[in-house]
Amino acid sequence: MANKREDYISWDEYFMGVAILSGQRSKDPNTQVGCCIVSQDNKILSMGYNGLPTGCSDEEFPWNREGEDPLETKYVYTVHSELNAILNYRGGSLEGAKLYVSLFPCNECAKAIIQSGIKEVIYDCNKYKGTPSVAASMRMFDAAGVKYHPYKRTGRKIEIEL
Ligand SMILES: Nc1nc(=O)n([C@H]2C[C@H](O)[C@@H](COP(=O)(O)O)O2)cc1CO
Ligand SMILES: [Zn+2]
Repeated sequence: MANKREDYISWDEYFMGVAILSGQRSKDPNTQVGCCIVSQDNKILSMGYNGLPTGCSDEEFPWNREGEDPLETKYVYTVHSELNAILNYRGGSLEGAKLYVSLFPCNECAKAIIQSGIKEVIYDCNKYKGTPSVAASMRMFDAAGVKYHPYKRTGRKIEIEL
């Protein structure tokens, strides 16, 4: 009798992998973020990446980080991966869900995460640690009882030929 395959990916590797793969759809030249929302019983409910709202052309809107005119920067237009994943969900309630994201959520997404009933955030990178945005997210998560912890990288490399 054959034994079970042993080198399958873990739930955490699976969901963070899906989040990171989703981020590969991003047109942002500087930071690509991906997100995967999962039910308490490990079913994928939604995914998202950072990008422009529907109808706003990736070719016509700016991708600049800086500029005298804020209207010529990406910041006023982009939808963050976490908010996109929340808004992409068409199935009803996200109460009790877990959110995997490749970058720690900003304060605006933290509000949406809390208000949608998500109870756990697993993040990979936290390159904006120490900024007011991240501090505000942590304060709100703590107050609202949303758990957050870093994803523990396993070092597993997965090559996919597409
Ligand atoms: N958690 C996040 N999710 C996101 O989707 N983003 C998006 C917004 C921008 O498109 C990009 C950040 O651009 P930059 O400032 O690193 O060049 O990533 C940013 C953060 C950070 O708070
Ligand atoms: Zn955000």
